[in-house]
Amino acid sequence: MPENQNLIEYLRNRRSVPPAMMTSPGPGREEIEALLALASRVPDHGKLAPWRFVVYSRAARERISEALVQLVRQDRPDVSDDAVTLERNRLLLAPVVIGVVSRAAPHPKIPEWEQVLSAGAVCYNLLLAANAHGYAATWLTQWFAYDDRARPLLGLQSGEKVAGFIHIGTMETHPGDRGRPVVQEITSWVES
Ligand SMILES: Cc1cc2nc3c(=O)[nH]c(=O)nc-3n(C[C@H](O)[C@H](O)[C@H](O)COP(=O)(O)O)c2cc1C
Repeated sequence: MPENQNLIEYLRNRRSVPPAMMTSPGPGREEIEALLALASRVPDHGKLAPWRFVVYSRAARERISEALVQLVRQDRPDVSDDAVTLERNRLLLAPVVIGVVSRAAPHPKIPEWEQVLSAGAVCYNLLLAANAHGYAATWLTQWFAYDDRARPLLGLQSGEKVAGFIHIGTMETHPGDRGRPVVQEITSWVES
């Protein structure tokens, strides 16, 4: 494979953009399908494809958000209006939100852990695919990914888990960089 300086530069500078720093447009249906085709080209031990996508339309996200707000009100009857607004907007700030769902399950040969890792690779690859198409993207889960009451709202089936919600749109504000680990501090060289 030839050296690719553009790709190196991209990897050196890539950055997630929080949904609050995004605006329209996001990708349309055809482009989303192209992004998902790119995203699904990940290492996958046993070729199980132990993951799937859920694309939430704006209308679906409005419906889900209202139901999530009801859960918040149930848990925190004295919740402030500002907090409700924040909850209501969690899935509505980005033009496009795609759920990556892990279907990892016990398998005679392929450890479940490796299936989970493959779902993580899909999430990251979807970020890269969105960037390659010129969009900003970020990988979030948020509390409702782990709330059993939210599972049916999000379209999860028994045994499935949210690997991430990938929020995609057009960058409005650049978030600047964030601290990065010092590679030397987290690397051991086993020499003999
Ligand atoms: C599995 C996973 C779940 C995440 N969930 C959240 C979240 O719920 N809320 C949040 O603020 N950040 C969350 N993040 C972190 C954001 O993706 C974060 O902004 C990102 O790590 C920025 O890094 P980058 O600029 O290198 O892409 C999550 C990250 C991962 C890997």
